[in-house]
Amino acid sequence: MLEVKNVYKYYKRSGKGLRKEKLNVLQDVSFHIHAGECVGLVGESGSGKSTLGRLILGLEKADAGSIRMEDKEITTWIKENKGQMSVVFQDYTSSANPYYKVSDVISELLRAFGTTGDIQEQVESLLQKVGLPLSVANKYPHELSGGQLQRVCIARAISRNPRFLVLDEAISSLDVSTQSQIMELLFRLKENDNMTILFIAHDLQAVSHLCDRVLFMENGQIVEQIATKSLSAVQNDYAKRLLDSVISFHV
Ligand SMILES: Nc1ncnc2c1ncn2[C@@H]1O[C@H](COP(=O)(O)OP(=O)(O)OP(=O)(O)O)[C@@H](O)[C@H]1O
Repeated sequence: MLEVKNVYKYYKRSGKGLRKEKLNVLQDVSFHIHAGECVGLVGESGSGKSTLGRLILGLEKADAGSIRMEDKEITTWIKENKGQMSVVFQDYTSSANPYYKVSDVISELLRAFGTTGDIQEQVESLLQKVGLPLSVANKYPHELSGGQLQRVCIARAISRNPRFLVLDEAISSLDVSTQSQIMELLFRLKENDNMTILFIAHDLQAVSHLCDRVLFMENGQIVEQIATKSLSAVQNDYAKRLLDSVISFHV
């Protein structure tokens, strides 16, 4: 479904004096994601995960290489498949308009894309799907807990039944028990709705719970790709270190 091939991305940042330095954020990144697959992208902070996510979402352009979805250049695919790709970011507080009621937040995309049918009914069914009581529909974002608000953001992201969902650190700001509830929700979406998911996270344990395959990113490069069930057989030293840190933490 998604094919990322030899992608490079750099930014310019202030160097010594007035000179700008080139910061190579992504270097020769290649991988694919099959339809219905859930792929985790893990790596230390600053390794380039979110940058790659933004390129896939068409929010920024790669400096070299290609990103194609169903054999079309990604921005063309996004234009031709409006609402079929969706994203949930880490920062749920700034993702929801504070002046909107929850029902308006959830129905934002439905209204923007001129969805027909009873919007109220669709909001209720989305609330049910993400495990929230119907009573939250009339509340404002600040009246909800972090976990509830992230569910609202997920409900909005899935409102148009996207085929491809990017979750960028979507559970990182939540406490452990809320994280596991959201993980269960994502697991259900993956199993029942057959969504194709790119799950960007620090948390290798969450990734191994949800994803079929894991990509390890170090300094802008994919250093290892492996099926989750074979995680213990990773070869790359960086991937081993990330894996060891999880195992030793939980021993
Ligand atoms: N718009 C930008 N301009 C300049 N540098 C940037 C920009 N966006 C990201 N960077 C730099 O690119 C590098 C990779 O950042 P990115 O956010 O993609 O990493 P990450 O792996 O997602 O990190 P984290 O897990 O902390 O979110 C970092 O050094 C960051 O400072």
